[in-house]
Amino acid sequence: MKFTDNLPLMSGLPRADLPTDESLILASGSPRRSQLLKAAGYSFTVQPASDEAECGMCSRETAPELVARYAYRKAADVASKNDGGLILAADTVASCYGQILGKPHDIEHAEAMLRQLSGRRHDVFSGFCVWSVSQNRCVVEVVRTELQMQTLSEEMLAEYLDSMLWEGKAGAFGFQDGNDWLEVLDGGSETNVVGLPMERLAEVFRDFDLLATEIAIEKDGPSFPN
Ligand SMILES: Cc1cn([C@H]2C[C@H](O)[C@@H](COP(=O)(O)OP(=O)(O)OP(=O)(O)O)O2)c(=O)[nH]c1=O
Repeated sequence: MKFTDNLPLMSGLPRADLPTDESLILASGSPRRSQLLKAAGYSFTVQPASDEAECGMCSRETAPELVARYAYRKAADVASKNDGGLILAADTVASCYGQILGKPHDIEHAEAMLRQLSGRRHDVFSGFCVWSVSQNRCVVEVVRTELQMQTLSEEMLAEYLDSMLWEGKAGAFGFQDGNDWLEVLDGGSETNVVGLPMERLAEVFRDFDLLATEIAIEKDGPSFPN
């Protein structure tokens, strides 16, 4: 099998008008998130959050809690550096039997994750945060997509690890990298697996006024909404 990092479904992605007259800033260095936004027709600039925004894992935290918190922290980091702007940040992890799988540190870590996911149902959670700097209000949401990975043969596993396409991808796999090794179950969002749930994002842009909550700024910066 040939593996290539090609995003599927690049046409017909939903797009909504932005909820404020601020320019859209993507607070993410993920090439997939940029590709998805571009494909949907959004104009935006890219300002990745600093690495410190993605730290401080809490052992009791669930996958949805973690991605919500990281998305918020990434948005807060970029918001603190801009006088205006509609900031969009996100975070994606895989989760299998309660274990959270983030980006692999090295090839051994990637192999261990792929062996864990092989032949199993699992979830991918993407949290995203839309933050209006001028209104000092934001929305944080999490979307779950359930997946089934086929049982990977030793050849497939070796070939994928060799391709290095697992680098920088949660769970050490790219939904977009293979033809049929992953199946999205129950009509879940494919763009959510790749890092940004485009369908829900358009709804949040549309309903921002109803959904957004005030950002509480404390001494040490914005506190995470419960
Ligand atoms: C599960 C899965 C994840 N991914 C990617 C999306 C994200 O880029 C990455 C998860 O890491 P994230 O920490 O969510 O994002 P990032 O480090 O790439 O970028 P930033 O923190 O600046 O926003 O995994 C895929 O490309 N395909 C997949 O199938």
